[in-house]
Amino acid sequence: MVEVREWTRSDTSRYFRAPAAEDDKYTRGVVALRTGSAAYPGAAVLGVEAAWRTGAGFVRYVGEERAADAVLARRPETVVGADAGRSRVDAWVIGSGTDPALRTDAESVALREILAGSVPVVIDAGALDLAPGARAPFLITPHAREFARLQERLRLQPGGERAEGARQVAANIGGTVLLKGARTLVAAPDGTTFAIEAGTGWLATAGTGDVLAGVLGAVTAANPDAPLAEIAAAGAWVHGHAARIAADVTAGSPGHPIVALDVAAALPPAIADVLA
Ligand SMILES: NC(=O)C1=CN([C@@H]2O[C@H](COP(=O)(O)OP(=O)(O)OC[C@H]3O[C@@H](n4cnc5c(N)ncnc54)[C@H](O)[C@@H]3O)[C@@H](O)[C@H]2O)[C@@H](O)CC1
Ligand SMILES: Nc1ncnc2c1ncn2[C@@H]1O[C@H](COP(=O)(O)OP(=O)(O)O)[C@@H](O)[C@H]1O
Repeated sequence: MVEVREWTRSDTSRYFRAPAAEDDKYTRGVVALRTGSAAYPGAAVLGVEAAWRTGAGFVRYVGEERAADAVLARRPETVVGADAGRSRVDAWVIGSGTDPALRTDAESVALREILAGSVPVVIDAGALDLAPGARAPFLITPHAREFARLQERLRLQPGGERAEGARQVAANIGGTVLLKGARTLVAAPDGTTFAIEAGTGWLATAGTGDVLAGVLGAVTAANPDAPLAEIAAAGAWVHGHAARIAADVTAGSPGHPIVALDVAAALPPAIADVLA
């Protein structure tokens, strides 16, 4: 039986701080996202919005024109352009809103270049197949079906206990695994395993995973020296807390439906709560 530690609000508070007088937009963390596609431009918007709302000082976006236009329409603060990789970047987010079957060779080359670098990478959805072999420090964020596909690719036995499966994959690929669900599990390659309870089923709605990827990019960029498993757990905790706030979940009420952008909008009060 795998030892799993429950991640708490006070654990989370170690990864958030209010900016001080000596901070500037760069010291607060620069997140670059290479996400979204013509098929899923919305995922790009959701990740960018979440990175800003988690407190990034600077957010860059690289992607197809349709997605880039949608990002700018929602967040003109974002710096858009293909040269993001040649500017300062503290964390990358790749793959959300993309389909590996539709990926061009040029896109695969660009993603592999990011994964061969030294900047930490959050690998989501359509880029998960590129995680094995990455040299950059990385964190993968599969849901149950994506996780089963990855186990098959790695010739590991799918099914079985989730925590054991997450640890096996983390050890096999040499990166941190965040396995999404009502109870999200985070496993580091050394076997350290955390659990984070979402606390509300209203979070199970399209696009909330894209929001999570943006949150994780911002927390990674702001905490350059922290272990990725702890960053992942802190990000997942704040994401779940934002969902509880957005859905008005209280001890006496199960709350109400929310959409992914509601979760992003509730990130600032969730972080204020963590800082209090
Ligand atoms: N607004 C947007 O642009 C959105 C874009 N999205 C993107 O859409 C692409 C495809 O993502 P999908 O997750 O739909 O595709 P997948 O092909 O990975 O999974 C969908 C299928 O898997 C099954 N499944 C089994 N367990 C599941 C689980 N725990 N969670 C989800 N599905 C499960 C579903 O029944 C469904 O048939 C990704 O690139 C994703 O980032 C989605 O995030 C939705 C919102
Ligand atoms: N039953 C549930 N209760 C609470 N949270 C859930 C539940 N199912 C999924 N989630 C959370 O919702 C999010 C869904 O992410 P994902 O499956 O990637 O969706 P999408 O691809 O549409 O963005 C994850 O953060 C996951 O942990």
